[in-house]
Amino acid sequence: MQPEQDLPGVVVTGVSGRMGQMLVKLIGASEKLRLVGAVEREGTPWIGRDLGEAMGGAANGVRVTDDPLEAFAKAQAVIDFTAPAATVEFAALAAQARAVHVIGTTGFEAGQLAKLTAASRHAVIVRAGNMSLGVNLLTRLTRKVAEALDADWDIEIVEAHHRMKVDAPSGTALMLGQAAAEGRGVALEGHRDSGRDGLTGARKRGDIGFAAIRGGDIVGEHDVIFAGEGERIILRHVATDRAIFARGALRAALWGQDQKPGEYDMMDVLGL
Ligand SMILES: NC(=O)c1ccc[n+]([C@@H]2O[C@H](COP(=O)([O-])OP(=O)(O)OC[C@H]3O[C@@H](n4cnc5c(N)ncnc54)[C@H](O)[C@@H]3O)[C@@H](O)[C@H]2O)c1
Ligand SMILES: O=C(O)C1=N[C@H](C(=O)O)CCC1
Repeated sequence: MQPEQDLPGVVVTGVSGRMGQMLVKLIGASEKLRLVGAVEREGTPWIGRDLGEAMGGAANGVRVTDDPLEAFAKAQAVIDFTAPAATVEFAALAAQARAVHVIGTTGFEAGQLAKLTAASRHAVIVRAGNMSLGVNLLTRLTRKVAEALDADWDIEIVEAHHRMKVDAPSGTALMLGQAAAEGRGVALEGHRDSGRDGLTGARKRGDIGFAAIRGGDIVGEHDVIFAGEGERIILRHVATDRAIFARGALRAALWGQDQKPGEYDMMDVLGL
């Protein structure tokens, strides 16, 4: 086992969030990574507090800061599940610090994605709308099934998440839609149909549909439906514990230590 001070140091951003707290717990139990910093939004109640105490346990010596530049300077990896604008800012700072930037944040616009690509010229970025092994396997399966079927089979992606989720379709649904489009040999942008409401007219052949359910504490559920004449194939993933996403992110932070600058995803990390 490596002495603790030699393990790659990780900074968690959005540390008081649902994913931030899950990441801190898993890093605390890890023998391969150590927590060296915790970042939150300016003005939030945890700033300046000991992180362990803020989480309701014993002090762990990591003070929560709203200064990402200072925190990233000590890090070999930044694990970031926050919000699109924050992640774009963190990407430039992580690249400056030459830290691997693991991005779980979803809901980016095209211009924001271009800025992440620019940052990846100088540092390793691993980004995925879903970091779990199960969803990444489902993505592969979706592509394979879409390859095998023609446009007589309508593809619909139905996702369900907790009431606090702010973006739709989910990052996972978009990953699955992208895989379905690739399997069919088309661009998702020309075939995406989300948010049906009112007198929509009949379904357009070849479209890939998206529907979003929001409620309660649902961790994340995704169905990819291939609806044909007289039969239906449904590929499904159900998440019951956010630890699946955090485990993937830790794996990506370690994997990224040996990579050249560039943009990667969980398929690269998992070798799928
Ligand atoms: N890729 C995946 O596997 C995966 C899994 C779960 C969630 N997510 C995504 O991760 C993101 C966060 O999800 P969550 O459920 O933890 O949300 P959350 O709202 O519980 O947590 C987000 C945290 O980020 C903080 N934050 C926002 N702006 C910040 C800034 N400028 N600086 C520092 N901190 C900032 C917020 O204060 C909050 O504490 C969402 O985009 C969600 O879709 C991705
Ligand atoms: O809770 C969330 O928010 C989740 N976001 C990701 C997405 O948008 O797909 C992954 C699942 C949980």
